[in-house]
Amino acid sequence: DDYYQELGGKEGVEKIVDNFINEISFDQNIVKFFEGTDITRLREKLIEQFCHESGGPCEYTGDSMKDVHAGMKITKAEFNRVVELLQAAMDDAGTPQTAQNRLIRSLAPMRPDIIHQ
Ligand code: HEM
Repeated sequence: DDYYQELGGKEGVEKIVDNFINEISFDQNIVKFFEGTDITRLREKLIEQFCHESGGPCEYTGDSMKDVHAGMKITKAEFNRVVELLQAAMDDAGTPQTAQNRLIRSLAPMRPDIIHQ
């Protein structure tokens, strides 16, 4: 079921992604992965992805999760930490708990394409 409006629509998703990037930037263990990253592109692709996953009017135009995270050797602990940072970002954005759970649940199937690659 669609929950884009529960995330706060376009403005809500933008706020979540901005908070998420901010959380990442303050985490010593996670930010190092993003040293060579074009943050403007990352922001745009995350907004598209969260919008699309929640049933909003967006297409995801980024690369596959497998291609993007290939060679990073992301551990389970690092993956779990990034999920925590996303939860903190949604708390800060005032996202209702039900919508938070739904976004996390829709990203969970991507885990095998992201860790140990
Ligand atoms: C639920 C988990 C995750 C999701 C949904 C996700 C999603 C994404 C998306 C949509 C992009 C942009 C793709 C593009 O530019 O085409 C991206 C890039 C990136 N992700 Fe993730 N990601 C996740 C977990 C992680 C974790 C755990 C790490 C590292 C600890 C990580 C590190 C990166 C890095 C470094 C980039 C930028 C790659 C580059 O510079 O080209 N991601 N991710």
